[in-house]
Amino acid sequence: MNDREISCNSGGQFMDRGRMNQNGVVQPLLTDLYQITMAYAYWKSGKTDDQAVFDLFFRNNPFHGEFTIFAGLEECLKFLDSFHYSQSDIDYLRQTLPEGIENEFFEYLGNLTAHDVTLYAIDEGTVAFPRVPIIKLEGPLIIVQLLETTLLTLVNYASLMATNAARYRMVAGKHVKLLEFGLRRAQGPDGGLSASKYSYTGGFDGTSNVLAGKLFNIPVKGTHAHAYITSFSSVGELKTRLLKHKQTGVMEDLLEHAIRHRQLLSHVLDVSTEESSEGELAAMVSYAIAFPDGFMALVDTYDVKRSGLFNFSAVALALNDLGYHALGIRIDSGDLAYLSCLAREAFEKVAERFKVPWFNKLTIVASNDINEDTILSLNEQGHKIDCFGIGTHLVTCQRQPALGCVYKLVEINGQARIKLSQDVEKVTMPGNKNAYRLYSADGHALIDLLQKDSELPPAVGQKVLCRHPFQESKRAYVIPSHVESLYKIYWKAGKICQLLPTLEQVREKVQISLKTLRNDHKRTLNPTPYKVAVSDNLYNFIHDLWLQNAPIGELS
Ligand SMILES: Nc1ncnc2c1ncn2[C@@H]1O[C@H](COP(=O)(O)OP(=O)(O)OP(=O)(O)O)[C@@H](O)[C@H]1O
Ligand SMILES: O=P(O)(O)OC[C@H]1O[C@H](OP(=O)(O)OP(=O)(O)O)[C@H](O)[C@@H]1O
Ligand SMILES: O=C(O)c1cccnc1
Ligand SMILES: [Mg+2]
Repeated sequence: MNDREISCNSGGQFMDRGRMNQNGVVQPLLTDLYQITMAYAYWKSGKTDDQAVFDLFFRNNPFHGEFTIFAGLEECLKFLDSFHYSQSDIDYLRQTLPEGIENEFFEYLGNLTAHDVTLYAIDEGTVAFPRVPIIKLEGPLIIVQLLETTLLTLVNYASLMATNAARYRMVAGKHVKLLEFGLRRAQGPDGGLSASKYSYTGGFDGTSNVLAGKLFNIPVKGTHAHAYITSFSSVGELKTRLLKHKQTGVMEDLLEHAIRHRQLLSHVLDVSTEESSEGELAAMVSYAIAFPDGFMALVDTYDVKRSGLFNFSAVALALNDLGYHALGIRIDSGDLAYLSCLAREAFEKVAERFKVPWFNKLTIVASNDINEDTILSLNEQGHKIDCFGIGTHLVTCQRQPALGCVYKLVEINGQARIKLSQDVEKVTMPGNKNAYRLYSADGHALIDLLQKDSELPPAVGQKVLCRHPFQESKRAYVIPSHVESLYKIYWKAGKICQLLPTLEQVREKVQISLKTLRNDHKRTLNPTPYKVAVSDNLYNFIHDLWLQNAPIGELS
């Protein structure tokens, strides 16, 4: 089952608004008022049939990085598919827009769909770069303008989140598991759901967010909270101590086994039974009885060395007596490098002393305000963590809370449009363009090239002049070994034109696409910028248009 097959669910937030299911919050009124007031003014001024081209792109990569993962496309397509103002939307607009708006405009809005729009996009999950439009829309000016804010909100956070997650994955390495624990800290419920979805896209292995698991078919995982441990203060509180032996089926007293192991472990781990917490022991025994095949315990409630590891090992050995293998521990405070090494050492000692080799392989989960830098630092120090649980800094994108995707008109009725700015970075790339990625013989992406849509695509083995869009002296000849045309038509004549990948396939695409990037573009400190260029033809076109549009000042 994937998210497209899920129908209505809790709270009615995700509703079937059309042929495809989408978060019910995503609807035509989820926009800025100015889109609708502009639509009226366009309509009044007879621009209803003007044909526009808009580019959706960002100007800077997030997190001081040199790449961005494009995500959110499927949601944009669902939005186009279901775009329609309901009667209550129209009634609301009638009350809300300034007085004097002609009735025919509301009739026009009531019949408006996105069926005349064509949407081109880069594949979801692909690495993308500044100024190369990730989505390009063609169609009647009014409708394409009306889509701006909603498309931006669907792409900006999704891409930021997928990029953040991909960066965590890069620093953690491919063998460490990464779990998203951020729902409690996310920017509201919808932010939490998007965070879970797009952190999975970016390379996380699962989420603690149960609704995200249901909606997006993401693996849901988790341990338990400190409250579970602190809810017990003595073994006397245990209402049951019995657990069925996995093989024999005979009921045995798990607490008794654990207490016996505590005595034996005392020498091995150099901890006295008196100094360890009895309440913690009781909590772990009861948790093990509830989940004998999935026993994973939080060990830092009182003291990792003097209590948590000791009690965990006793309960895990007790479970072993009854034929079960515990899974591992979670550490949620203190020096995670030191404590994870200490835990691994303790497990190795127990494995040897009690002849339980699987103890060497127990999973060590670490959490507590982890970010990219913490993981890098832990890697430098050396640690034995198998899995990071990451919440706050992942979902809030601590290092950069927004991706600055923008949506700019680049052509109207076949005439290119340019937005000038004192800040060269902000000058838009005019006209309807195509984008190509040129690869070297070793399979690495060399440069992204924008051309006018009337130009022939670059050809393999043929020299192409690639120019910096604004700095005249910066140019290079590139002989590509492979040329990738970046845009596909995803939406045309009211239909989705591509077979949409599953979330799993988009997640795989992220890793495949990242592999095409040279390591120096991906390193965390001072990465090399990836080159984005324009053809000679487009360069001259931009600069001619710039001169035509820039007013000539007068000095007096
Ligand atoms: N070895 C390490 N190297 C670098 N950073 C670490 C290391 N171990 C833990 N950290 C980070 O240091 C910070 C410690 O934060 P803080 O001082 O609030 O936690 P704590 O005191 O261990 O926890 P608590 O207050 O819940 O007992 C966390 O962000 C954690 O991820
Ligand atoms: O630290 P994060 O990356 O956000 O990961 C999620 C955190 O949420 C939980 O506890 P919570 O923070 O609610 O309480 P605690 O810090 O006091 O354990 C968990 O124990 C983690 O610490
Ligand atoms: O399952 C966990 O361990 C978990 C879930 C959410 C937040 N912190 C931890
Ligand atoms: Mg915390």
